[in-house]
Amino acid sequence: MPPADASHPSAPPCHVHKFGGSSLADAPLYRAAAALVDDPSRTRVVVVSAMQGVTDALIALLDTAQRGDAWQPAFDALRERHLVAAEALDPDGHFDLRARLEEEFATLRHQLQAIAGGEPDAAQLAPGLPGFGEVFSSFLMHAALGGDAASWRRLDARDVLVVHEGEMGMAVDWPQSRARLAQWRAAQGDGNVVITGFVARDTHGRATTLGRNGSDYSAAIFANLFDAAALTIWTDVDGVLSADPRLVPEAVCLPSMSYAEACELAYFGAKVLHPQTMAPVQERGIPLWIRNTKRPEAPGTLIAPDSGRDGAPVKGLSLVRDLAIVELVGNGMVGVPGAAERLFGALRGAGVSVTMISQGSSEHSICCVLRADQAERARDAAAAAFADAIADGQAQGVTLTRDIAVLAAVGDGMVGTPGVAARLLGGLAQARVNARAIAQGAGERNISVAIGANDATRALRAAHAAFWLSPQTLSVGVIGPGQVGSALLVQMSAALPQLRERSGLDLRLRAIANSRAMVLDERGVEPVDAVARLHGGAAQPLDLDRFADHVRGEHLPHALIVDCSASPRVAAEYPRWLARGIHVVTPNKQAGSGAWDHYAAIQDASRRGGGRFRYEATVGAGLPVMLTLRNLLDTGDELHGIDGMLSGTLAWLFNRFDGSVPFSQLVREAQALGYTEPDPRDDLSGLDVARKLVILAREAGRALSLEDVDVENLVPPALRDVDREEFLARLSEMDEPMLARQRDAAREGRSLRHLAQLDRDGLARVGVVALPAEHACCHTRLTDNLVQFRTRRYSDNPLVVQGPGAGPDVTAAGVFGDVLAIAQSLGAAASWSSPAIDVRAQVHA
Ligand SMILES: NC(=O)C1=CN([C@@H]2O[C@H](COP(=O)(O)OP(=O)(O)OC[C@H]3O[C@@H](n4cnc5c(N)ncnc54)[C@H](OP(=O)(O)O)[C@@H]3O)[C@@H](O)[C@H]2O)C=CC1
Ligand SMILES: N[C@@H](CC=O)C(=O)O
Repeated sequence: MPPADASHPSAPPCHVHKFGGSSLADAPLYRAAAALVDDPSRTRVVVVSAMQGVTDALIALLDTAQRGDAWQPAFDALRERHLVAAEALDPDGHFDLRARLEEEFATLRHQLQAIAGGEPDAAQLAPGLPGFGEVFSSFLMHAALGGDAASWRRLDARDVLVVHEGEMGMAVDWPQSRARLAQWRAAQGDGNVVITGFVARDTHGRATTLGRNGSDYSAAIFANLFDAAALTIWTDVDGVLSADPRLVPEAVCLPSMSYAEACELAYFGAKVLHPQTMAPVQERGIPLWIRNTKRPEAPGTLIAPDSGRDGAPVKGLSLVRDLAIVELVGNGMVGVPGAAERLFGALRGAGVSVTMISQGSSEHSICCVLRADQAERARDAAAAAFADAIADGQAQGVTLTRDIAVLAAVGDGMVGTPGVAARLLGGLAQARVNARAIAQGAGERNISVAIGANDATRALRAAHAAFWLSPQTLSVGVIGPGQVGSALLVQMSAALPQLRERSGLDLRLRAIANSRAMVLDERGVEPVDAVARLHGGAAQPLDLDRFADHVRGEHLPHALIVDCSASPRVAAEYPRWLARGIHVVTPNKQAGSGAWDHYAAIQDASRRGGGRFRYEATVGAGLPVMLTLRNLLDTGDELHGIDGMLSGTLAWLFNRFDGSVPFSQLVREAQALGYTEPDPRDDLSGLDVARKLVILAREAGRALSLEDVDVENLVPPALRDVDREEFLARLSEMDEPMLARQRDAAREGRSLRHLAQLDRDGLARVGVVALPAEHACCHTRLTDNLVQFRTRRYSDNPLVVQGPGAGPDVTAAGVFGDVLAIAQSLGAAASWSSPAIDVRAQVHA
């Protein structure tokens, strides 16, 4: 490119704005666009595309005319559409807009007639014909901006811009174009200008266009020719996104990127500017903004010489699909000069373009990734080129692997930053995506990974999560927003913002379910709204498979289900979830104390699938009972026995029960306070405590099952098999026997307490005991659990864990603690992370 033209040294630097067709669909949008450039402090140049859909309509018109079919109806519709816009923009005819458009439409009509009639030289009109839309559009925009009276002039780019066909598309004849523009400016004087995008004139003086998306290219060319201070391309998205938002809901708008990054991403299929468009602004270092006409308040993306090191190594991710791998394998190629030349010469000869190349230092094979529709041609050309070597056994042959995609990570910050490839490939590994071939040039700005086409979306999402999300981002589903579940949601709502800010823990509640319904929300459910949403229109019938699929997702690094039900049906799903890598946290005792096979399946699935299973709250609610036991055992201690009070409900009942109020009334109170199990008979029968004892025993490595526990059942036989409602209605039938028991104990100066015991030989029993007043269990309060661990180290004096052992808040805190323990174990954030770590999905306007 030649140096800048100095014909207007004194002209103030101007700002070039370009509006695409989606920003110019009708008259109101022209007005809105005009308002966006209303900055009298600067000289402005506005480059316009055609109204939305007009270029396609013109191409169709041209086709129709070339075929000799009736083109007039479509022509009339196009004319009418523009005249309607003209009427709205120039109702009083101040700008003579209608007449000017009619003049242009008359020219278009003549050209179509000539083409349809097969007139001599008519073929020369075809290349320029699709550019009429920009010509019409420039008149409309000129009027919207206030026309000549507001010192706006209109420039038809065909009068100044000269281009010719180059190897990479239309190339600008810079000296001619610069000279013509200088002439035009000398005649018109400096000021604001509206310019037709897309159109130009070829070196023979014929109207032509710059090819698809040529308006962006026009804008960049005029930014260069005007030596602009800035170029803004106004479009219908917020800017350049980190990945395709249709595939990655978490995609974020990038605040800035370098020209090189934008070019790399464009090459790999991201919807940013074509590399050809970048060249004219890059050559002069003109900052280029991508902004959204529909959300002008959004800052947009700045593409500039240096994107500014914001600490993020990767700026964007891109996918190229419909590819194949052709691989040449040959032991005899090792160290032989010219093998690569022969292969790529053959591909060139076959007209095949190579997307990615990978060769290991062993030189044993050369792997090329290329377009699927060229794959067979490429394979045959390579096989032919190496036919002799294959026949001699020096080369083993050429293989073709179809259904390939390439994922590319791009960023200037990758240069010299260790660990980028590790994070990319680690993300893919976590999503179980196999990398077929990998390429990174010494420029270090791009790492490309060839993967199976079926894995493409999963790979893109996993890679995006690896770079843009905290490694401690969890997709969370909560089942059972009852007493405990609701308390958990309240606690999450209060704690999540802080956790996110201070520790990078990003827990996203994305699914909620009760026994009948579920809500699955890609964007997340506000914890405080969760219960209400289960009763709203978005709720759907419960389906645990779909629930798990949704929570697992693919675009968030980790998934976790919190089961706050007491349901065996839900607990039965744990092995499948854990095997899929979904972590499970629960206060539900069904799994920990259920059939041994199920318990073993859970441990096995967790080991194989990587999902972690935590159930601290099943024993002692929020107390660190399991944690204490695990610590004792992990540090080499040996468990001799466990005893104490393991039921908050029964502790509370016997703390309160002195015969002054009926036992049944206290049970109802305990239920209302959220201490009891959903069916209080689970507490009164001793089953709940037996479950806890089994859970503890198993944690200590003993294969105890519920049948092995000697359990005293306080529920009268007549109430054991009735349904829950009837049991609650007949609860007072417990009063008399319980009062008699209380009086017997009191007569001996004793108090009733519910105790659990697991001894050294594995004997386990659960039941009510009358204890002397000095016994430690008689000095507890409210729902206190008291758990005594007798171990080799704590043999004379047991280690005691004591405190409230029931209630929604303390239980939810225990559950939440487990969730955080898992989140914290998922790895701290790397020293660098992408700037969008706190930004939720940004939406396409
Ligand atoms: N309360 C406490 O102090 C402690 C409780 N726990 C345990 O916490 C769990 C919850 O107790 P709590 O909150 O009191 O119980 P609740 O009865 O108040 O809540 C249970 C929740 O689970 C849901 N649910 C039941 N069955 C299913 C199913 N098949 N599928 C999906 N959801 C289901 C219920 O939905 P719906 O409303 O539709 O029935 C409800 O939302 C229990 O396992 C309990 O043992 C553990 C330690 C202490
Ligand atoms: N109902 C249970 C709740 C905790 O597991 C109890 O009372 O202990």
